[in-house]
Amino acid sequence: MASSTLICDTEPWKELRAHVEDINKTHLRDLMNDTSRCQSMMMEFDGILLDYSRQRATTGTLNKLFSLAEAARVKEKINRMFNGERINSTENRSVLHVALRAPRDAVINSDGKNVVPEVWQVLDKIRDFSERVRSGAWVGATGKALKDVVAIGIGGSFLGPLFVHTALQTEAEAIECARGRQLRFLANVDPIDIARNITGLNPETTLVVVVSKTFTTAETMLNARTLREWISSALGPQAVAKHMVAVSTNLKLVEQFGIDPNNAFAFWDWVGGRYSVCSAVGVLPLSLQYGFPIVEKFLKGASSVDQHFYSAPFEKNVPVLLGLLSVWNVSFLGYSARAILPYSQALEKFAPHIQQVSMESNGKGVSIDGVPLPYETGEIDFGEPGTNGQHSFYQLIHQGRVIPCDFIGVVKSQQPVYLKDEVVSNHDELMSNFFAQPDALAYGKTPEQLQKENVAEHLVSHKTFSGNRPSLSILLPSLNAYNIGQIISASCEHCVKTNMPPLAIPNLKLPATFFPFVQLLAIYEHRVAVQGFVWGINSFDQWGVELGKSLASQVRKQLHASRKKGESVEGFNFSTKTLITTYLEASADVPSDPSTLLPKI
Ligand SMILES: O=P(O)(O)OC[C@H]1O[C@](O)(CO)[C@@H](O)[C@@H]1O
Repeated sequence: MASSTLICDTEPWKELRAHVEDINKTHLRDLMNDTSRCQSMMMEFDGILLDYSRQRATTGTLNKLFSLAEAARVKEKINRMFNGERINSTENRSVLHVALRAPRDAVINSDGKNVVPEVWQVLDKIRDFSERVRSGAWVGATGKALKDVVAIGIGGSFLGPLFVHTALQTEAEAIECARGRQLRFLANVDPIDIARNITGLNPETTLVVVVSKTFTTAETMLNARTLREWISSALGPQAVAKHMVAVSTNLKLVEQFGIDPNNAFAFWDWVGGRYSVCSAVGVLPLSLQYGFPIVEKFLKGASSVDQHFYSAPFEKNVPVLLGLLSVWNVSFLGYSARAILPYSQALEKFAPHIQQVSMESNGKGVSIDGVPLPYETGEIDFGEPGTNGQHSFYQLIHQGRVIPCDFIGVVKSQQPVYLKDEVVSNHDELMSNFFAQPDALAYGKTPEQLQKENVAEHLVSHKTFSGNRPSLSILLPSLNAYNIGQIISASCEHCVKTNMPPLAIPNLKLPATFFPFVQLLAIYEHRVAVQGFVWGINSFDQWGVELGKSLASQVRKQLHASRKKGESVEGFNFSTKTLITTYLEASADVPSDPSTLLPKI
């Protein structure tokens, strides 16, 4: 175990600790009165507007955070990541998800070898395969075209692709491209999830994509064997070759499973599971559903953020700013949670995806050198689309615990609705909430205000809102393919009309169109990395998920022995033994050795 300096022992950390006292003397209400401060805390990137003026921070706080980033050598760590160094030291791997979305002619090395050509080889193979399936050139065992896809995978092999699919589902161009096709995701090993996923599907017209980096994940492999049975019992075992393909880094196990290696789509150990949506993990199922050209736009969107993250100065670097502010909230202000609140139903799967990206990456107890940390890392991420969350957990956020909130809004709805007798369009109604909530949290409501409103004395304390609750707002231009030039010039016109100096727009060469929700995804990926870089941890391993897996395997053996050989439950503590015994006794009427049983739905 090495003993390198922990970030909490550095001067910038100590200065920030002392600075908390200054911040505690100021209410957000007062900070918000300082227009030039607010203006300096708004920035634009690719038509995405970021407003972090409702953070409990001053420009002085930001400067101290930049010094902290310097002490943590964040820039050097970003460079090491982009240079393909093995920064995931506990697994001896480089961390190169940025190579998955790099342009064809880019050069990104891992172990002295440019990995971009390999990436594009797989992308070209996906383009070709998905076009053949979509055009009906590739047919199933009975000669029928495959119009439905079930993607089996869990964790990083599921959440990112599900997020992108959900975001695209109601987008005009994507709707057209997906007409007549279905994409479903089977993740949970719960047989109910299998039943729900195969309901209404015909094996003759279904393609199953098994997605697993390791090809050993228990849940995924049992689900894969179950759908293999579903196909072969309906169409014969030879049908598997036409109806099942795989995405994995472990091509040997793919072949052993019975999937033709020609129908396997590779990725590499330098892609972490939770960072794999831009590999074949996401690109294959999404290309089958929407066509490769749509997915290519999505890769370009992520790539634009990678360039920005790599090259923009920290003061104008969106993931860096967001990451540093999160460190400020967690490590100095003591806020242990973060709410992710998209005001768009299309982004409903964003919080679950970021939950894995953030909590699996930064929920660590030791430094990258194995030194136990005297400070907490990571935060508890959760979220729901507004306004659903408002009618659920916002009460706690307004008057209970302080939880920094990320409000994410969209300028143009994918599905505009306007009823002629209504005051505003449906999207404006939604966005009224998006604009109102951050101020409600920041300003609150004082007893004096309530008294002026003649609120009954006994209710004043109940109706008081302390305010001073931090949030940030991210406004995306749309969730559609859009023209960046138009968006940028529109915002500049606004600056002229309102007499505001134009916001800084990074000088990047950008493709004409792509999807801003993908940029959001890449921004959060890099934000999480910045937090981990500052805390001095390894954000790219996940040893914490292992213990539960090995204990589950002991239980699995016991269930088998008890059901098949009547063995009593041994080797567990009193509580677990009692629970397992009760479960076995109460389910004894379920046949212990039935012939294959598939859902009857
Ligand atoms: O793609 P695989 O190897 O099946 O793993 C699935 C998931 O399991 C984990 O290893 C742990 O839950 C995740 O990091 C990963 O995304």
